[in-house]
Amino acid sequence: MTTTNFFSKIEEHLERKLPLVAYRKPKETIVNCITQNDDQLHLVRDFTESGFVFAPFSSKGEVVLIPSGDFFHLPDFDLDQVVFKGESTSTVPQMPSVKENYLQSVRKAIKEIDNDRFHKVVLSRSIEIEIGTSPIEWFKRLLKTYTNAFCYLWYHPQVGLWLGATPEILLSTINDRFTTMSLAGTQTFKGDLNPKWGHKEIDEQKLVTKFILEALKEKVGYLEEGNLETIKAGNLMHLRTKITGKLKDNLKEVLKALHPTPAVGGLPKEPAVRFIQEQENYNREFYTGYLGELNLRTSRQRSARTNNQENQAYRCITKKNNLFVNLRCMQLKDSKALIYVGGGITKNSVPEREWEETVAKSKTILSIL
Ligand SMILES: C=C(O[C@H]1C=CC=C(C(=O)O)[C@@H]1O)C(=O)O
Repeated sequence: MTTTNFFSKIEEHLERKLPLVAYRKPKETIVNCITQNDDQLHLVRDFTESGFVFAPFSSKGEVVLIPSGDFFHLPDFDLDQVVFKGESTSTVPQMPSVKENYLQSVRKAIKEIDNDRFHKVVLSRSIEIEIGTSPIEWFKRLLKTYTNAFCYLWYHPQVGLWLGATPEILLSTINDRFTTMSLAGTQTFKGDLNPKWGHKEIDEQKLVTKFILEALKEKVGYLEEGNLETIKAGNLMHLRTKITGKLKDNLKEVLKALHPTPAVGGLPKEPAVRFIQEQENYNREFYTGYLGELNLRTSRQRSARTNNQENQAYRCITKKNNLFVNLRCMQLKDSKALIYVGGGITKNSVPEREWEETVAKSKTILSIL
């Protein structure tokens, strides 16, 4: 399929108001697309379904599925075709009350942490800008700018139109082997790929790692904690620990234990999520939810030598999940973009710095508009 045909097919589908998802996995060149030919809302019941899932932040919300039926892909998207200087032309309206409200919520969160209500909470906000609609152009720009991220464009007429470029894996599996990660702690990239980290960021990320290990230890076959690394995501740097292990055929249970991790909710989970609902003056919907490939099967022809040295072919079926946390994303509503940004608050947080962190995070999306 040519690039022109691939994107025309997506455009035509959007014009007909039919569900679709187009996405590219981190460090890959293949851009995938799954389409649905009616506007039915498919929901995930027990995570044995196959397709592309879109789950909200609230663990009580419905998880939407685009079933894996109509699948096509662009094998090698040529990024040079996207003519884009990487400079934003859109501006965010500056309203002092927005900043003051955020600072007040952060101060309140620190007070609750001092009172032992929870240890960490992730506070967020949404930024609304008037931009018109060119979702396919923005998707191409995400693909060009964030080659290490999971980039997507997702649409369902009953849910909305979302785009994003997330650096965070929630759960990735190949048969019974899984990888997840603890990603937290943020600073802007200033040219050094190995910058110094403060106590606040180190402690914040440690809390996430500890939570994941605790949440999974009784539910999986074995569990291994990787090294603490610094990673670059767009103009930002984060701390990351990879965690690997073996599933026991219990995907639903594992996802329930993980989501929302303290990288997007807080710790302990319940009081932190309650505080988020009390404090944030908007509904996160699918921001800080998760999305990606669910139970996709790939089959490969392999040759095997039998006892009498005869070459025989057999098929090798692999089952994969590739689920990502929905960060650095926006929702398009009419001619408006709603950009979502947040950050982890701990006892060592400095409110002004937390605000700056959300401003820096907003640039991931703002830079492509
Ligand atoms: C909640 C967000 O980021 C999370 C993921 C990485 C680092 C984070 C932090 O440093 O606070 C957040 O936990 C967001 O980008 O909106």
